[in-house]
Amino acid sequence: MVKIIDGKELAQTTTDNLKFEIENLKKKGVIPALVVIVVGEDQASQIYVKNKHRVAESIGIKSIITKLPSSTSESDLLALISEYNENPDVHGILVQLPLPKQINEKKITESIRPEKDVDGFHPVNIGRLVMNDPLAIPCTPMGIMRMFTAYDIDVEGKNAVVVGRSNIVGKPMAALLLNANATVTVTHSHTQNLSEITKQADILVVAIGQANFIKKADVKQGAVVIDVGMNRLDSGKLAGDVDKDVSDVAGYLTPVPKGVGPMTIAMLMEQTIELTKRSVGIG
Ligand SMILES: Nc1nc(=O)c2c([nH]1)NC[C@@H]1CN(c3ccc(C(=O)N[C@@H](CCC(=O)O)C(=O)O)cc3)C=[N+]21
Repeated sequence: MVKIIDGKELAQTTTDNLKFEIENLKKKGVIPALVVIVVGEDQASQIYVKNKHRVAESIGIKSIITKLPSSTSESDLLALISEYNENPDVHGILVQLPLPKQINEKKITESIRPEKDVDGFHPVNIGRLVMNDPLAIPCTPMGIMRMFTAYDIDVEGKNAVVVGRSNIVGKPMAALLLNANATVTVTHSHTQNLSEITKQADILVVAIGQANFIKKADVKQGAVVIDVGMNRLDSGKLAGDVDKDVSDVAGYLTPVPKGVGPMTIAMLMEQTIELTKRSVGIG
């Protein structure tokens, strides 16, 4: 029988445990603060931002949401980020992606100080991760690694296959798995015989944004299958990148919703605390 990895529960325990650290920081006069900048009215972004705000406030992180109109210019956004970069009371800065097309995402990502880059998207942070000397790590792959630990899933020496090569999930996921001594294969839209490769995976991480793309015929018996997909169907329901029939063969499976999503938020909180501690010279 497949074991379902309960991301929601694990996220809850993770954030609960942060409360003590936050109390300790507050005793020292430090209030961890996270700034989230949202440009425009993207529906999915609004939901995510609301969830994140609720979790932050519930554990005592100061959450500052700055909403800007979709017509905001790149230079105005850069000026705002620069202000938060300089503000010592702000420990983490996240600019919600995607951005409107008049704004260059690369330029924005590179403008956030690496020490405040809670998303771990800055080239310095990606570079440090690849060199196995991380500062801030992208939250989704970090949350997935945390799931492995929590469920006693050993990564060392395993065949890990990552489907998808985005800068925010696939590539950092591959780096983390490699740092944990897995044998890593990254596949993508140009990969030939994809199913032959995924069937070799002891650990399969799927992050492509296509509903129900991976089927049970693509999965080895007993494999750990991590579904990063969040596809909104016409029905309004949320579907992952992994078909439900995979539960017939997988050893472990993450659900959508209540799988990877809540862990992303939990890691965002944890990283905010880590960056806060670092900024005041603790830990
Ligand atoms: N700079 C930046 N950093 C991000 O981390 C980032 C971003 N931009 N842009 C958008 C995506 C999306 N994202 C989600 C994280 C958690 C849930 C989540 O908690 N989902 C719940 C609820 C889903 C639902 O019911 O809608 C779940 O999966 O159970 C959703 C979406 C972070 N993103």
